[in-house]
Amino acid sequence: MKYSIQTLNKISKAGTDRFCDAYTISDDAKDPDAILVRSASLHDTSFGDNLKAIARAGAGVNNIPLDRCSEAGICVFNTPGANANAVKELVLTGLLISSRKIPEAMAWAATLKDGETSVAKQVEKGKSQFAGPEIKGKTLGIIGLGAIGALVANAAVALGMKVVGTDPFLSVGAALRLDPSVTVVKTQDDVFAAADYLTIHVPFNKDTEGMINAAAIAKMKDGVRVLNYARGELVNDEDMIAALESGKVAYYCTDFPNAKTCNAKHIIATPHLGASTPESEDNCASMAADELMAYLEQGDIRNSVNLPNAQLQAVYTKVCVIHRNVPAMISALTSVIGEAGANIENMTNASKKDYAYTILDIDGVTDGMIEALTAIDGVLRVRVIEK
Ligand SMILES: NC(=O)C1=CN([C@@H]2O[C@H](COP(=O)(O)OP(=O)(O)OC[C@H]3O[C@@H](n4cnc5c(N)ncnc54)[C@H](O)[C@@H]3O)[C@@H](O)[C@H]2O)C=CC1
Ligand SMILES: O=C(O)C(=O)COP(=O)(O)O
Repeated sequence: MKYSIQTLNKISKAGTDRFCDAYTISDDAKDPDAILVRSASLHDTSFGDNLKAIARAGAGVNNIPLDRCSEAGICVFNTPGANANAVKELVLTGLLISSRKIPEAMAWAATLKDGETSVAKQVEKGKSQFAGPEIKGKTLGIIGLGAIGALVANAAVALGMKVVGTDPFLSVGAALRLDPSVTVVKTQDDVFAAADYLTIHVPFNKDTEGMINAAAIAKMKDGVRVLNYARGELVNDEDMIAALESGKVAYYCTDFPNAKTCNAKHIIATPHLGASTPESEDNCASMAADELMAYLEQGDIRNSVNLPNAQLQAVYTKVCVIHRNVPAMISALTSVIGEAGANIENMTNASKKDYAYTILDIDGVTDGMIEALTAIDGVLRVRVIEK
């Protein structure tokens, strides 16, 4: 069996090298089995019938039409945590350079020339305008304590900061990864009130869009520094620019500049560099490649964002069914197989929100059986994987 992978964006060789000879990898593949992507938007892309999976080499999946993929039985993966350290390091950079006014100080230093007064003398005379506070002893507020938020929290503690964070979906595992001195509070408002520095690490979706707006900013301390290495859409640009103009927000660090914000006062903008390190590019691409191979070759799912995790060791033929998470689906599937006179040697089923996935190990698969499974109301896709 040959598989075709279409790469969008530049994908690290560490990832593409993992695919064996059974795969062709190209950026202009026609009707691929899978797509490997970073931040390219797929919202206006139409998907061929052959497309089985999309792997996002990275964390955020807001560039992928998840509902459309689920309905078409396309499994979408991401690579949890694989670029978290890279983002953490850029957040720490933003924290320090916004505190110490480094961008303005560097820009000013670059303008100096020896004249009546030497550069060295101008430096000593002019430096006081760039004095800025230390972060030690100050409070960092964190919205979102997932892979990145937790690393940022622990690093900030190590730098002597007090850390207050919130995450309505904080898992036990994520909580255990936090340094014990991190204070987890119930609401964003508690974080806004406490933070000298505020950093957001949540996905962009309809619940988080524009979460940092005038109302939120009003609850923050005067002179707060806000860091956004998550997504531009989480912050209301007009409200942030007004807060920077008034001085309510002292600095806004963003990895997502746009036409409105890129030249605004007291903005420290980077061009979406959070994950742009060789280490994280390798990690993400390798993890994404492994996820795709396991799914295409074995039907096994690890780290899908729209379907549940599920794996099955099979002896005979694997029949992998993506279906709606509604009553009587399993009995409908097993009836068809039983009526065809075939035996189910082993099976697994799992669900995630509205969708479910069943892997069956069947002795005696026939074309008629697969047609009948595909025709069941609520079945979105059936795939046969020969041993
Ligand atoms: N600048 C860059 O290059 C990068 C940006 N990102 C962005 O950072 C985001 C977070 O990445 P990870 O930490 O790896 O993801 P993650 O999934 O490990 O963590 C996200 C956390 O946000 C929490 N959350 C969701 N809604 C929330 C809300 N309303 N309030 C508080 N917490 C909420 C979740 O429970 C989860 O713990 C990504 O979705 C992506 O948008 C990620 C990697 C690189
Ligand atoms: O992983 C994420 O969510 C990112 O934003 C990283 O994006 P990139 O892969 O650098 O285009």
